[in-house]
Amino acid sequence: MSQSESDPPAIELAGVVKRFGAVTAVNGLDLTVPAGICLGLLGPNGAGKSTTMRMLTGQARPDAGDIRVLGYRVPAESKHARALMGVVPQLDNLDTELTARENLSVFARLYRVPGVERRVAVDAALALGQLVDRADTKVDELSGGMRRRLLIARGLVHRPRLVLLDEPTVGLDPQVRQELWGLIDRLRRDGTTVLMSTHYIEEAERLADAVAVMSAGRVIAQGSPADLLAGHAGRSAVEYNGPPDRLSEIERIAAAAGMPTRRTGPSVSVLRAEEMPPSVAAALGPGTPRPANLEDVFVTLTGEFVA
Ligand SMILES: Nc1ncnc2c1ncn2[C@@H]1O[C@H](COP(=O)(O)OP(=O)(O)OP(=O)(O)O)[C@@H](O)[C@H]1O
Repeated sequence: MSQSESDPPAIELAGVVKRFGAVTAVNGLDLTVPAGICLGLLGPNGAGKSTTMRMLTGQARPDAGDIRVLGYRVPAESKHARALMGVVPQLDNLDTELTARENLSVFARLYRVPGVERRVAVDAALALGQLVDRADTKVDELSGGMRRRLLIARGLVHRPRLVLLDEPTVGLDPQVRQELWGLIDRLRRDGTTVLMSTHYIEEAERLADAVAVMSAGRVIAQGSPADLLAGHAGRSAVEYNGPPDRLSEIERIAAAAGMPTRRTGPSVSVLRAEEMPPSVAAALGPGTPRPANLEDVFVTLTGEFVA
């Protein structure tokens, strides 16, 4: 279903708090997801992404704050919201005894797709998941990648306006990840609103129109990947390799010149290299220039490296 920028936001969270005993998993979260975009919720393990997803579906109740999903108050009206949203869990909970088609049919019925439309809806979901020729194969005979595509297709069988994807490609090999990226991209181009949690920076960079960086239970930066780069990392970086003493020296020279750096494995990257004065470049010596990336933003903001 196509949506426009004038539509009300698909998701609004204001001042949301969720505690588990002494742990505050979500700590005053403000987040708005406009209709029709793919928003990547990017954060390290434990940042509160899954807890946020669970509150949006009504599976977890906030201790404070307001949540609206597709205009409905959650959890009070989560039944209405759930009917219009698709949820793709991180863990595969497909029925392994049933075929791909049967799994989709069960969900189509659960989501009250009218009987006459069910066959068409299931066929469309099979096509979206590129599973048409596996429709009558039992789930336990499908490959890992096919199962993940089926899991996503199942969340889409009732043509939801909003899809929540919790770490959609975690633990998958690169080829399967590419296939799923294609699928998510098609959804986005169809105008479905997508909220996708991920700790893979590349995933957010490839798919998200906007990224919200989450750390310690709140959003610490939000914008398009280009805005986040401009605001937090600049356009380019220069990477310097060498033994630990050399790297420390690079950091010292950069710090004295007021230039941000970050460790990138066995190297140091000096950020905002486009602003580097020639005298500093000369003092630093030869390095390898590269474009700035979201990982630079992420590490600058959270101090944590994400694979
Ligand atoms: N049911 C629970 N009981 C107790 N603590 C919990 C529960 N669920 C989450 N937490 C804690 O809340 C914090 C946030 O967890 P959450 O799973 O939301 O983070 P995340 O960003 O999704 O991380 P991950 O990528 O590891 O799932 C963590 O410290 C976690 O241990």
